[in-house]
Amino acid sequence: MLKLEGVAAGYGTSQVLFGMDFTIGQGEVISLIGRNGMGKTTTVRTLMGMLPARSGSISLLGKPITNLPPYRIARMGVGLVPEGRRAFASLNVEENLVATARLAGAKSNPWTVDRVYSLFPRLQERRKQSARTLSGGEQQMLVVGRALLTNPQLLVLDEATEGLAPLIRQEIWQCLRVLRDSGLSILLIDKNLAEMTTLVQRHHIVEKGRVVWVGSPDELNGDPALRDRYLGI
Ligand SMILES: Nc1ncnc2c1ncn2[C@@H]1O[C@H](COP(=O)(O)OP(=O)(O)OP(=O)(O)O)[C@@H](O)[C@H]1O
Repeated sequence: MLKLEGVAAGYGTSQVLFGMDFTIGQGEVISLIGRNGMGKTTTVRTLMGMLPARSGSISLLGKPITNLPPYRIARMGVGLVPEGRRAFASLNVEENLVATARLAGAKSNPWTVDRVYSLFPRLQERRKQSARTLSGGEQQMLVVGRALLTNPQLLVLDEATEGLAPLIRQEIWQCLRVLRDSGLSILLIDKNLAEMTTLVQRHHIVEKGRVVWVGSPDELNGDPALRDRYLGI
């Protein structure tokens, strides 16, 4: 589904990624975890075409996407829920959803606004409300719904639950489980390891711009020294 090989990238003279390598199989949910500033968001920006890869290669469903413009990568099937909630504040809920909706060719059971409402009933209740009046959790549901309406093959969530109350986080996790069970591939960047345990197949620890450890949530849970060394917990 997605493959990064030896990807290097950075900002100006500062290099941040030093050979990022990982793959996501069809229908898999994987994570990038690690301390702040290790290059997780930079990896997302590079794979989305928002930051140039200086070397290495990225492919999606077997096709090279390295350094394609972001709109083409999005159209090829990558839906992004970026860091920081970015709903269109001046639009209401339904307008936000309709703004990015795109019918997915021959895909069976494509995402529609109604299907998003059945995943997030609160959004339906608030459909005429302007996005700026929503709670943080509702805004995040809106941004996830918007990404789904691009009918992605791969959903990328960068700190989607950051700053949300535990109960709302649980709701988002539950929705991600539903999406996983529907066969969607998901790349998660998050800090809530305990909550990711039943969602993620493989964790990837990122340290100084590369993946230094890959393993299952159980392996990570059973290795306090590893968590202490790379995650500081
Ligand atoms: N726009 C930018 N210009 C210059 N340097 C940047 C920029 N964005 C990020 N960096 C630097 O790149 C490094 C990696 O940042 P990145 O955001 O990828 O880390 P991260 O692992 O996602 O951590 P966090 O959880 O803090 O977002 C950091 O040292 C950061 O200061």
